[in-house]
Amino acid sequence: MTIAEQERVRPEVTGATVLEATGVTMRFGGLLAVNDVNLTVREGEIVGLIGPNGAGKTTFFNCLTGLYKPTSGQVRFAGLPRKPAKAIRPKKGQTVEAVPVPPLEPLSPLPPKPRAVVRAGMARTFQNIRLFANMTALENVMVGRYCRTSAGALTSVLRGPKFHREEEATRARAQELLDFVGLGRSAEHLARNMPYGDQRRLEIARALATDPKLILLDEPTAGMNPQETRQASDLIFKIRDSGLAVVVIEHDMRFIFNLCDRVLCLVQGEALIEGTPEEVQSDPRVIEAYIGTGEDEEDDVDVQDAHVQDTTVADEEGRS
Ligand SMILES: Nc1ncnc2c1ncn2[C@@H]1O[C@H](COP(=O)(O)OP(=O)(O)OP(=O)(O)O)[C@@H](O)[C@H]1O
Repeated sequence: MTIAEQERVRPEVTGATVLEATGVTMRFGGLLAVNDVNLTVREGEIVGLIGPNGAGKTTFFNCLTGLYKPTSGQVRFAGLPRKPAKAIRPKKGQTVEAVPVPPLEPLSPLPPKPRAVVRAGMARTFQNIRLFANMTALENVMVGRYCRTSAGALTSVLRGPKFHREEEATRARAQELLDFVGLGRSAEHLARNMPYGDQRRLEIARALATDPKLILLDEPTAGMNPQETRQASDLIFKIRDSGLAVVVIEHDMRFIFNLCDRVLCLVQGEALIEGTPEEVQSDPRVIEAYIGTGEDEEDDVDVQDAHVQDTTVADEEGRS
């Protein structure tokens, strides 16, 4: 039995709030890409973000992660520090999981620097793979880890004992994360030579290397075959079980409805419905939104049939 099948009965999520978006609106000139959208994400929760093409999912994601400053509204994140370098570093002997969730702090109206957001405990992956193609898998993950190390430029140039100690710790943690995502044996493989599904998992390992409280995944299964999709689903459950909050954008409805505790459906920049997967997939407006876009019938079938099917997609389906 896969983890996906075991998790059908969703545990009640009682964790602290790690992210709160209120009235987020984003305009590009005359185009209202996101209109007054709210979202709360708790520790240990998987939240799905769905909607037809152009619904505003990525734009909303970019507002959540501080990449865009919303035209109006506010995003607050538990852990965004006023002094990024020190705020959520664990004390000696304290594991990362044991660090209490700090109070919510606004991401806006002052847009934070991306590095500050990462240090505060928010990590993301992108729709298109953005690995360092000519670096090994291990090196890619080590790069993600550097936001948690303290060696400055001078220490790195001089390569003294402190540098070597930190480098060893970084290497060990990177290997641990590769093991966690199932790529332990590929540590020395060049990223560009790895199979597509492994590259996606490597991106997740690199994001996890920043010790996030919240990880946002933008279409993590895009282009994956059915087996890779199942593995991605199991990996996301594993991440959730380690105490993180997860937000996922995905077009694969079966994947989303089997994975998530809650789903927010955006249509033309507005929140159409937010609820449990069961509530969302049975809402006729959601089905209509997909049909109404003129997207192919597969999407329609996906929404309606997702409740009777597993994340297992028929093996004959190829990569999209
Ligand atoms: N930087 C930008 N400048 C101008 N318009 C933009 C920009 N980014 C997105 N848009 C527009 O905002 C709307 C929402 O786009 P967005 O990419 O957020 O949708 P999406 O739901 O993520 O779509 P998809 O599922 O196709 O990735 C679209 O009409 C898009 O053309």
